[in-house]
Amino acid sequence: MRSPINALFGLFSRDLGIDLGTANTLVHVRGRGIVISEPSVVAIDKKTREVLAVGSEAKAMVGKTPANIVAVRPLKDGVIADIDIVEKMLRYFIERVHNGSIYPSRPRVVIGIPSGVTEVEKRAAKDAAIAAGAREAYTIEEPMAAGIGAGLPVNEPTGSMVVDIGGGTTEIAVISLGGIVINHSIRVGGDEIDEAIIQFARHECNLLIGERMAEAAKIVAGSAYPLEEERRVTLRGRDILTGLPKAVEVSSIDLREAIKGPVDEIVELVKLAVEETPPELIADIMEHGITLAGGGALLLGLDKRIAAETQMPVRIADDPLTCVARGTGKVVESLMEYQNALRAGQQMRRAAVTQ
Ligand SMILES: Nc1ncnc2c1ncn2[C@@H]1O[C@H](COP(=O)(O)OP(=O)(O)OP(=O)(O)O)[C@@H](O)[C@H]1O
Repeated sequence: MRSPINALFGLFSRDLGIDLGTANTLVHVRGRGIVISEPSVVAIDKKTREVLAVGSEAKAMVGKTPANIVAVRPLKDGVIADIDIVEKMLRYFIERVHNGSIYPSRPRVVIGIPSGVTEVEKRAAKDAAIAAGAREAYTIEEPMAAGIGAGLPVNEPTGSMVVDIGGGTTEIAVISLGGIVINHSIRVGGDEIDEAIIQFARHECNLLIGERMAEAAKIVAGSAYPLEEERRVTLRGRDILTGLPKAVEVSSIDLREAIKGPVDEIVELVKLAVEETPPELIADIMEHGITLAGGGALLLGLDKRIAAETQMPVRIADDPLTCVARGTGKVVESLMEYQNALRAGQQMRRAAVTQ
């Protein structure tokens, strides 16, 4: 039973859903939608551990700060690397959402976290949210939140498959009756694809390019399957031999070959999850299709490639970059409805995390 005080808080509190991603943190506020989307970066003073900046401001400080200031990504490769900094980051975002509010609100918070995170880290994330001002805090695994955000019937006795391709990780889950039945996670995502383009430029074009150039080229002309009209993109950087600025035009065919390694790993993991899925659930997935979420879902032709290799229909979720955040927002609005999902489906899980 909720106490009258809690019920009163509930009337005024702006409950939050938070996607605590490796690359970006998004905050969804009840009734308002996504109000914060910032890089998961915190700039701290090395000596005092004081937080100097969070999000875009902290990211902009990378490489331009005095020696005593460091910019930290508190989540790395889908795990919490520094819980103390995560707490500080959460506190900053929660306070920012409530800044200027006329009500003394202590929100309920649902946090989407990578499924590779241990029980201890989950507990730590919840404690961090409470310490940061939350009244109640829950964690939910990212692929489950992505499924809810994509509008899949996660609570029904029907199989749904979600492939969430983020910056640092790819997570695959088969969901039924509010629980995760099959779960795989690898530390391969958009960042690895960017790195493959950097290596291609270095070895095939004698060109040094930065991460941002590689990501931009991936978005314009990276692909996982032959395109109806192949594209061209100019890579700009520094000539390895002369040290001078240089531009090289490459085709989407070149880039497809360049990123084959990480893309193949993602596709193989999807195939493995399909092979492990019980036949009755596979029949449902054949009917409704595999759903792709996360920024990596936007890689051109990835849907076609997965469809060709698994012989299953594949669809890209609407606005895949915000799927997890919107899912956490839905959960915090209906905690009772998603109680199975919040229990993270531990009991129902058959396959362990791959890495
Ligand atoms: N149009 C696009 N085509 C290909 N990749 C894209 C596109 N848009 C964004 N991305 C990639 O999506 C990735 C970020 O996705 P997302 O924000 O879902 O990750 P995250 O949730 O922060 O990471 P993780 O799930 O690993 O914690 C980046 O690698 C980015 O380059």
